[in-house]
Amino acid sequence: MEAIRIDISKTLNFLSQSEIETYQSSVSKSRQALAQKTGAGNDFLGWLDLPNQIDSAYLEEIKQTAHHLKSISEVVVVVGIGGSYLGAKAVIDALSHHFSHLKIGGQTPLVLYAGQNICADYHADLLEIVNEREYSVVVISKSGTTTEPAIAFRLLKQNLEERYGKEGAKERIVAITDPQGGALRKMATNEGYKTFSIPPDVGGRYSVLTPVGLLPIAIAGFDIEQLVTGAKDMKRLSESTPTLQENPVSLYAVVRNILYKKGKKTEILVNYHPRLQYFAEWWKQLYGESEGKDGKGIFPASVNFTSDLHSMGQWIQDGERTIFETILSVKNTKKRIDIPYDSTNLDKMNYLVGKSLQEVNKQAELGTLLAHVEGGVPNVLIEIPVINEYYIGQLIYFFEKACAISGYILEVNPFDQPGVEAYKNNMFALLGKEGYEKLAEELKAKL
Ligand SMILES: O=P(O)(O)OC[C@H]1O[C@H](O)[C@H](O)[C@@H](O)[C@@H]1O
Repeated sequence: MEAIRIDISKTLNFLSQSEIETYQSSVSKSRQALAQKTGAGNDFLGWLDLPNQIDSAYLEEIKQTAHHLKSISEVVVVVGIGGSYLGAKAVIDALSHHFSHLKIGGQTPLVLYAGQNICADYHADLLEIVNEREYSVVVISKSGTTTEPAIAFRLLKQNLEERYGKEGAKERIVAITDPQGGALRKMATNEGYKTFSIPPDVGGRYSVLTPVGLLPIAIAGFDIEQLVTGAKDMKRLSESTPTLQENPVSLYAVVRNILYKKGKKTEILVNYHPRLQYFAEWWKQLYGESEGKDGKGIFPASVNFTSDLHSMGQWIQDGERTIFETILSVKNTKKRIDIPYDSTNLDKMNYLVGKSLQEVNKQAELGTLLAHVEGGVPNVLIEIPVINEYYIGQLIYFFEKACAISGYILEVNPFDQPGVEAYKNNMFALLGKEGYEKLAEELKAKL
């Protein structure tokens, strides 16, 4: 089976092969620290072996649960935030029909999301929609104490119980959380919900290959076995090629660190396919929370081309030269559509007749790449043969492993996120949570 490929040739105006070579020992050390679990955050390395640990019996249990929810639901609401929803949404969006919500007679339930914001209108609209349909809820929280999903789940749980009764609601709720701790585990045990556990040594942003991602993806009708196989193959590839230049994972980690040191402080993940928009959101959490600390870290951004070429294109071409781009370059689309002939040719598009849309999109990609490199923006290319479960699985493991290596090169702990607590503490204090009285006073004095 083919593998996703990295092409760094369009960064070589900005860095040299010999510079890359100087990172060989740092990469070897990082890889060793990961393999031997001796580096910072070594109690959060469970994701490294996940693809090999997931056996078919476990996948079967997930599929059975998915089947049950599918059989009783037109809509399944996935409640979660951050790593407890982005992986599922990234994969489901990447694989779904673009207009699945309007498909008539679809076999699989529509997956919707809640608890990823605290917007009243969003949740009121969601309740309105689910009340017109048969629905179920998958509530996901590693800690089991995160405010946003807890509020959304409270709303949905009450709604389900009013509608289906306590017993009926129980059949429609699955909880995915810590095996022992946290409020959600306690509630699930008390209420008798079906549960799956998130391994304690797998952090939220690395958890897409646990039930956190796998259950919603299976509910949406996708092949979770292929997803895991793709990850497994990328794991093997990343481990079997120690030479930096031949190892796509290490090479990506190194190139982005070199560019960062040369003042390229923002990395923009580029796609030319709307189905990849949320893949970039998943990637942003992965890299943002892993590297943005101790006053360091590349700022992970994303754009959707060609749409954003008509808005952000100007900045990227001519703005401050502190950026580099990483393109998710898709070789083939699943479907083909050709540009039709028009006898009037008023739009002057007849020169494209017979060309496929993918060919046009590809030339847009190439033209943009050349223009941006010319404009002083290094471009890393990550080529994906086609968007399917298998290659998305490869891509997930590729970015996870590269992120860990990159974080170690940067000398940060890529597995914690202490900075996220600051807003939470302020929010709790402002909302009057017990124990936050002193902070509340301090904050109010500043307002
Ligand atoms: O799964 P949970 O414990 O609810 O956490 C959900 C998310 O929120 C936190 O604040 C963290 O910053 C994220 O890393 C995490 O993925």
